[in-house]
Amino acid sequence: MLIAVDGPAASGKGTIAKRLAAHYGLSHLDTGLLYRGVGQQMMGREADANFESRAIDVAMSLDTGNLDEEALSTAEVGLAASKVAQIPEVRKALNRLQREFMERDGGAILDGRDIGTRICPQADVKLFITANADTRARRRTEQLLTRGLDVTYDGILEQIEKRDKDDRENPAGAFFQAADAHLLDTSKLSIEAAFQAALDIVERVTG
Ligand SMILES: Nc1ncnc2c1ncn2[C@@H]1O[C@H](COP(=O)(O)OP(=O)(O)OP(=O)(O)O)[C@@H](O)[C@H]1O
Ligand SMILES: Nc1ccn([C@@H]2O[C@H](COP(=O)(O)O)[C@@H](O)[C@H]2O)c(=O)n1
Repeated sequence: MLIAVDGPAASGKGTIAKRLAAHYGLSHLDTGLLYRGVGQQMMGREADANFESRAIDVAMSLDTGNLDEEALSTAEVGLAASKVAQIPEVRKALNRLQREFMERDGGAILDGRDIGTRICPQADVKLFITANADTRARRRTEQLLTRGLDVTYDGILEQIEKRDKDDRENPAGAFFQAADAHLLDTSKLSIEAAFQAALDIVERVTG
């Protein structure tokens, strides 16, 4: 079974994708981590004349077995990821990695921005997870504070809104909900309720 999970920053798509993967025994790829991996290596190089070609080289040689989820989870790395995500050749290199992952075990769950539309249009089930910006900023702030990072709600909200805008206007291809994706707004749902709602959709579609 192939499941595509898309949605904006901190909407809860990764949490749902991980839970669904555990439930169905499927492998899971957080595709945002790939962009974060490239973005992190390009931080501080924004003024370089060869920024794009260097980012492409980083994407083409990215070691996916060595991505440190915790180190990559900061808001600054998120912004750096959105920047490199605008380079078509970076997307091409990372798309190849995502397709290889998807085809490896014959079934998988991928979460990101363009899974249901471009990476895995043939998915058996497509979910589009959303939540309002205030809820997303509150959740992300709490998540990062728990990890001991020095963040504020206002700073995180600003970064989430900037990332939403950059992603919406991405010149390498705007992100949108696939026409056949099932929309799930988690703003008023607990993690457990959101997972159950996602599971119900998957069961209904595949059952
Ligand atoms: N329904 C929910 N209720 C409360 N907290 C939630 C809910 N869903 C997710 N969270 C929490 O919100 C934070 C962000 O969730 P998650 O990492 O799943 O989002 P995401 O969409 O994958 O984010 P990103 O793509 O930016 O990495 C986490 O701390 C997670 O535990
Ligand atoms: N399929 C994807 C996934 C992510 N991006 C870009 O990476 C940024 C970080 O993603 P998170 O899911 O970890 O928040 C995101 O803002 C996108 O710019 C992408 O382009 N395609």
